Amino acid sequence: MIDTHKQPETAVLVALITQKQTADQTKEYLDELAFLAETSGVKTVQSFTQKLDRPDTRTFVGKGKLEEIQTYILANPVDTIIFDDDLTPAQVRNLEAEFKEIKVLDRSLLILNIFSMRAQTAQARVQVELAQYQYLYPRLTRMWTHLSRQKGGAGMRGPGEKELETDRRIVKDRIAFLKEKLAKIDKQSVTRRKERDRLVRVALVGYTNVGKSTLMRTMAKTDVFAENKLFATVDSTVRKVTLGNIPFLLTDTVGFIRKLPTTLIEAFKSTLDEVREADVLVHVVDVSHPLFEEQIEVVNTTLADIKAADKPVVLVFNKMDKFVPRDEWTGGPDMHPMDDEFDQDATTQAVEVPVAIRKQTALDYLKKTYLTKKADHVAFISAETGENVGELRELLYSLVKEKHYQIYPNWVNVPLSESAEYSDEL
Ligand SMILES: Nc1nc2c(ncn2[C@@H]2O[C@H](COP(=O)(O)OP(=O)(O)OP(=O)(O)O)[C@@H](O)[C@H]2O)c(=O)[nH]1
Ligand SMILES: [Mg+2]
Repeated sequence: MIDTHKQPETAVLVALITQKQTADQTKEYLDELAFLAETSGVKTVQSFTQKLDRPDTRTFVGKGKLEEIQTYILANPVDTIIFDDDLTPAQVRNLEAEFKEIKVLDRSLLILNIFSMRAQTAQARVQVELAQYQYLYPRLTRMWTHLSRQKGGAGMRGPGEKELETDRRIVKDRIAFLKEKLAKIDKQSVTRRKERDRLVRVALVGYTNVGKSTLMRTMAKTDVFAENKLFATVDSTVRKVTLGNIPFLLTDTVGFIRKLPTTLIEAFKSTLDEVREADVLVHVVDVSHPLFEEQIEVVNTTLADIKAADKPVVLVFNKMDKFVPRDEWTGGPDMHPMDDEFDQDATTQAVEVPVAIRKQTALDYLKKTYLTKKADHVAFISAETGENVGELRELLYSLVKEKHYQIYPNWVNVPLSESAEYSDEL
């Protein structure tokens, strides 16, 4: 009988609590890992954590925890076990032996899978495939069969030494082939970029799911794919936008994430060239995310990794419609300029500070903090509702205008307010 109501794939997640990674952080990371799993169509049914200073070299977690997971898996329908950190080849081998019928994945492989689902252009597809093979090459065990094949039936063992040798050779050839193909595509995109070299270039960067594509859509009045999933955008999209009468190029690009596989960064080098070659970076932040500060750090580190850290940055705090000021930004819940007077009246109750004042205090605090932390400009917007997007547009206009005049000193300016705004697909 054919089962037409196939249950969604299920997974258990495993992460460590270490000295550098507190229990709270681990919880957030697991939420992110569950979101990654969901994005690739896998439902999380249980999470396991263990306090360890570093992963167990054999099986990532210790023996006791492994038994606990095993017990759960035997009692519940579980297809996949996903580890929050990269597994070494030895750990993959041991875990596959331990969990036999269960797929063993790690965060990087999950991210690679999502990228491969999302890649649209030939270039992105080749880049992802190359990254997948490079990641799997040293881990050529059963893990790599998940890449293209459905798992086999009961009693399946890892490939024998001889098959492994053959597989290695096949993968190595494939890597060489993909590298060559990518070099050819890269050459074409360099030529394409050169052709549009004479316009100012602005790139949207930021953590995944912060609203880059939504902002692109609002700014460029164009239809760019955005949704509440991780890595909705894998290919970069370039639009020619005209503000006032100054045309410039706006690029929406792939989001960053904590622990992005290095092979992926390498493979996406040419996509990331859009960022590297930009004149101005618009770093979009989801200010409603509990870990947005850490996300800013992850993005800054990745920008430094790809050698794009030395550009003027507009830090855009997005999703202001969901902004909730934290006490640490406002000086506490009961800080109030009128407190003294209330004390004189012998009233000791905490005084509610109006939300609008708390919000403003929080924004002033964030602005001051981040302007001293190397952002050149700070803006607070909601890309979805359009709140303050006009101001951001004006800010960008003044930045772009300055650069544009360096290229075209004789350009005739038309004030922003007197001109139509439009964008072209390239
Ligand atoms: N509430 C609220 N949601 C927003 C805002 N901007 C974007 N979103 C939502 O956030 C989700 C992610 O938006 P995207 O524009 O796809 O984010 P992205 O940064 O392009 O994401 P990736 O391409 O996955 O890296 C979508 O569900 C948007 O509707 C905003 O200002 N407010
Ligand atoms: Mg996007």
